[in-house]
Amino acid sequence: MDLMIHSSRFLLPYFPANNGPSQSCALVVLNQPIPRFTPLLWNHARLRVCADGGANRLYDELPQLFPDEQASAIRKRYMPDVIKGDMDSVRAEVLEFYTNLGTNAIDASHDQDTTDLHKCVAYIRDLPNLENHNLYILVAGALGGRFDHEVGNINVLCFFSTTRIILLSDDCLIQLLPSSHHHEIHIQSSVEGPHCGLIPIGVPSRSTTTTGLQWDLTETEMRFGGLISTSNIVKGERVTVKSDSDLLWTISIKKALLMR
Ligand SMILES: Nc1ncnc2c1ncn2[C@@H]1O[C@H](COP(=O)(O)OP(=O)(O)OP(=O)(O)O)[C@@H](O)[C@H]1O
Ligand SMILES: Cc1ncc(C[n+]2csc(CCO)c2C)c(N)n1
Repeated sequence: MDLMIHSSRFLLPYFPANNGPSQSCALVVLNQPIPRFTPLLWNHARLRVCADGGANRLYDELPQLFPDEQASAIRKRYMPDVIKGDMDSVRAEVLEFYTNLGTNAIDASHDQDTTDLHKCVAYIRDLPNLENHNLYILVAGALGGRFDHEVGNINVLCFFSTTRIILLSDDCLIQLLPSSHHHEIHIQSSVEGPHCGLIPIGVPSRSTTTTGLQWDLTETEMRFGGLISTSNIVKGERVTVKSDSDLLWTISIKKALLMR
């Protein structure tokens, strides 16, 4: 079985060069309080997309992260490439501001069966120019807030299970570890951990085996209503996971993380 390697290097202020294949990063900003490190993610991303009301957050909250600079200058510097969604939350003045700067606004209000995040991920995945093979999508503001939205955001991980998508809040990140691969997670201990969790999603796991955790699993069964691995702790720089079913990996983000 193939190995998939994961690393939260996008949380590091200086993205160290590696010798692996080049990766392309897209950022989606949701309609939730903007995580304090959003400027860092922004700089890593080659494409920046706001999901509907996410554009209001960018417009209203990003200037607050730069109190010494003029709000209008910050808004121009952090102009999204695309605003996509059903457009019932983005304010008219915000939409006008960004479209005047050159942002592409895509109204997908005809589809009331998928969320704005789903629409944005589908758009990014179908773009011809991003190196889709090595694409990863960072989602800012995906956790905290309304529980139906949070679950909808997690469902997007499951729907697009072959695309690397990382849900982020100020406090933690979540990503899917598909059962089609074995996983090696390189822990960036300056910015993440030690608290972590491994959670079966969709169906129980009959057998999960890990290394690198304080409470490792050894061909262990996990199911809701039985054992799931929450409040676990990463012990070193490397965690490995093998499972017969898809799992969510979550790890805490350190408060001391620099914002840009
Ligand atoms: N409270 C929240 N918690 C988590 N994610 C959220 C929350 N609010 C919005 N989002 C995310 O941001 C996206 C855009 O939000 P927006 O408010 O524009 O959506 P919406 O479709 O108008 O939501 P709704 O009509 O259900 O309130 C959503 O698709 C969702 O992914
Ligand atoms: C069974 C079912 N439940 C809820 C919705 C509502 N819904 C889900 S996604 C979405 C768009 C939000 O921007 C809306 C309105 C539906 N269509 N089908």
